[in-house]
Amino acid sequence: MTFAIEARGLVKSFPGMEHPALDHVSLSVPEGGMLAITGPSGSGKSTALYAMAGLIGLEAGSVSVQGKTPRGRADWARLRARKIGLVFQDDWLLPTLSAVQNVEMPMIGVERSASARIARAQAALAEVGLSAHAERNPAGLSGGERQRVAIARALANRPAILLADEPTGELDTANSTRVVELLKGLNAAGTTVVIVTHDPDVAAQCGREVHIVDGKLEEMA
Ligand SMILES: Nc1ncnc2c1ncn2[C@@H]1O[C@H](COP(=O)(O)OP(=O)(O)OP(=O)(O)O)[C@@H](O)[C@H]1O
Repeated sequence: MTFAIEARGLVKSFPGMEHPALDHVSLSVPEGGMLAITGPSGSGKSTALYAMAGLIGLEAGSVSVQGKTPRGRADWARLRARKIGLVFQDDWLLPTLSAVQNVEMPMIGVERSASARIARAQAALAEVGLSAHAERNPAGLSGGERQRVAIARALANRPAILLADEPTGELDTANSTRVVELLKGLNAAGTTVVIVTHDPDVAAQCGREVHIVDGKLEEMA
């Protein structure tokens, strides 16, 4: 079976920590799965997610994406651009660009035609229900709207896999529900989704939950 993501024996330490941030973490996410990673603050959830996106160096272990194991930064960067969408707790939108320009950003270098980029950015904004706000700058959007623009940006290159780090962490209940519904809809349409979350209600809506404590991973029933 080919997994969307297969992490094997991941070990990562940071200076000054009593135990590794990731302590032999192995985790396979099937194509089309929806997984929540939960655990206490500082337990290693974000580190696990970043490792799955090839964003951090590891002391041991390996990560395969759709059966391929990228080697080195350039290999990972190419793979991320085409296969992986990333959403962070803070939206990291560029403040001087409009919503549609922000969504266009990851396509630069992937899609040569500017008109094709804009058309796809508009389509991604439509997918998150924000067509009407395409020309607004982030300062003119609510927190929930900004996070939906960040999700549209993550969808820009039509990734097979969406990795989201506390995507609802800064949102009120109504906006959190809307973002989770959006992620569930993307998953229902075939995207593999991995969400790091503190919120048990968000985790309960994912097909599967794993828990990390002190860098060690356990499967939840
Ligand atoms: N770049 C870094 N330099 C030093 N220590 C780090 C770094 N990144 C993470 N850590 C440490 O590694 C541990 C795991 O961090 P991580 O961000 O993965 O936890 P988390 O479970 O996502 O926490 P939270 O829920 O608070 O976001 C923490 O003790 C954190 O302080």
